[in-house]
Amino acid sequence: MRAIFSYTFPYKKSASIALFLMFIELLVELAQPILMAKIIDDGIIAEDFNAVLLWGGVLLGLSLLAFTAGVTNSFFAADLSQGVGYDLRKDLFSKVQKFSARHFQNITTPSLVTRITNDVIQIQNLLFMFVRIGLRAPLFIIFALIMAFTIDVKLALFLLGSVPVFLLFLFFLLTKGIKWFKKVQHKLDGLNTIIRENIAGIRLIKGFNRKEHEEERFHQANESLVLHNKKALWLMEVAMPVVMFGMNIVILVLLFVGSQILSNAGVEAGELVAIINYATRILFTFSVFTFLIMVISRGQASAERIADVLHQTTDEDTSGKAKELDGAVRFHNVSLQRGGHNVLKNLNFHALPGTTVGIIGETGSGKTSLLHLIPRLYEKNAGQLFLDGVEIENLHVKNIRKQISLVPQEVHLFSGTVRENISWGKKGATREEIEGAAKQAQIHDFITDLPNGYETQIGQKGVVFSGGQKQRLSIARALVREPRILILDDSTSALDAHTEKRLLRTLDEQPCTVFLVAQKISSIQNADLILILHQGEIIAQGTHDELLQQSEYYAEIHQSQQEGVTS
Ligand SMILES: Nc1ncnc2c1ncn2[C@@H]1O[C@H](COP(=O)(O)OP(=O)(O)OP(=O)(O)O)[C@@H](O)[C@H]1O
Repeated sequence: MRAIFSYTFPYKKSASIALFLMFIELLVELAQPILMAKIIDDGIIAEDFNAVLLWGGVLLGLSLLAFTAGVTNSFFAADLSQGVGYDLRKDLFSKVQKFSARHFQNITTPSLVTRITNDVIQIQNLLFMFVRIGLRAPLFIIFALIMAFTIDVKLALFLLGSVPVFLLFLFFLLTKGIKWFKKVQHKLDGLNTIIRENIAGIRLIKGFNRKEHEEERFHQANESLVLHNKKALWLMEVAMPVVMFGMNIVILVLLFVGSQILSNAGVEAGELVAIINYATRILFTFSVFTFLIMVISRGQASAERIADVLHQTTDEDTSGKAKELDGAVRFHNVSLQRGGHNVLKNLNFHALPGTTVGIIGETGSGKTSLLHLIPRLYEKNAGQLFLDGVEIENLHVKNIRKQISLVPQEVHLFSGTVRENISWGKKGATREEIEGAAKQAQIHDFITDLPNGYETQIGQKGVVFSGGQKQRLSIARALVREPRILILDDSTSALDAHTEKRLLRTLDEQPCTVFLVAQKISSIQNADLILILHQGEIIAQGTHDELLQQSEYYAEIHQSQQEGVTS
């Protein structure tokens, strides 16, 4: 909660005004029983109509003042809570942008979405309620007790005695509430995961006729969320009648004791009414507390989940040397572990600037993992990785990523136009640069044939691209940056042989080091260096001709693929 509290600092003006206004409301609330006592004792009992008018007028005026203060307080409370919400979302979003694979293993994507949206809303509610009534409730109890003591010590002592019992009960509610609402937020994550998976895989679900299965999965997650929510709310709902019951007992005792004192001529009737009034209000404040406890428990649970994201250390935080790369990449005994498994073991190779490195290997052999080490999307566990002879840890992450273009295995296009999608690779790219990159990626002709050319909208509201078209568009996006290192993770798999050949020829002319993962040997046979990966190890490396001579494994794949072509 402390981390979240610091977010209120920029809004301290709004918070102070809101608290000041809340204080006015509190003072009026405290004065009301005294004024009522005046009306009864000095007005009604003394039969002085002018006193009734005077104190009644004061009561009305103060009530109007409290009303105005309340309305204005809401305005500033909203400014504070909305402002903090905006800043939290901004910082959470920016933090997530710096996340690497290990972070997404700790906190899942749907959970991150819930934290940036729903959890922030819980904090906003908490802050709003805090400056509206949160502080007013405990202050009212303290001041009302003081006022009660000024009226009659004996009766006030009865009232004071009941306070710790209520406080203990509220503390119990708070600890239970935090626990339960954390579970509720966790269940919300689970539901979001299923919704996300279903929307993304809707075609697969239809194709496999798994609609009922998915509906059942959703139903179970939905039911579990409702159940946990009900449990948490039930705890709060039970609290209210318990507090009301306790409150009525205390009032009964006060009335009984008060009537005894009154009959013994200890206090005036107005004073007894005033003290009962304070008691009723104090105890009513306790029932408000049960509602506040719900908001606080939820807010505390959400604050912990938000702080968990904000406190993650990211590699972007580390400093390092900025360097203009030539594109030399050297792996020296590099190993990588993922989920406790050795995914890459003792990799050694050297790629010279401007050369092409082809990578081949069966599925799961570690090709993607190797590629992700170069822009530091994964962090190696052992060995050394050099870019232009400098250990990667000594280079500035952001700076080197600017010079590396990665086309991932799963192509991702953003909503927007074709032009926007290509220029996404380079801020402020000119028309010539965008079209030049599209030509190199062999997609320019296809784009110009579209009704709106480069201004064509992509996605649900526009043209839906085929797998091969998407791959070429994302290669254009990578090329527009004029990278020093270009990484293509199986990015030509959906292209026809003719287009792939033309694309590979263009890539060969690029003045950068190219890493090219492929399934077909024909896609990489012209590479300057070919790496064969098998179960996380480089089992052979060299040029196509060298490997044909030296690696039985390579020769076998070559042979089988040749047969596939000729048969
Ligand atoms: N987050 C992870 N946690 C644990 N193991 C992982 C994780 N990601 C990948 N792996 C494992 O690492 C190994 C290498 O995966 P990688 O994606 O690098 O292989 P690949 O050669 O690119 O496979 P493909 O050709 O199918 O894309 C696999 O055995 C995979 O199960």
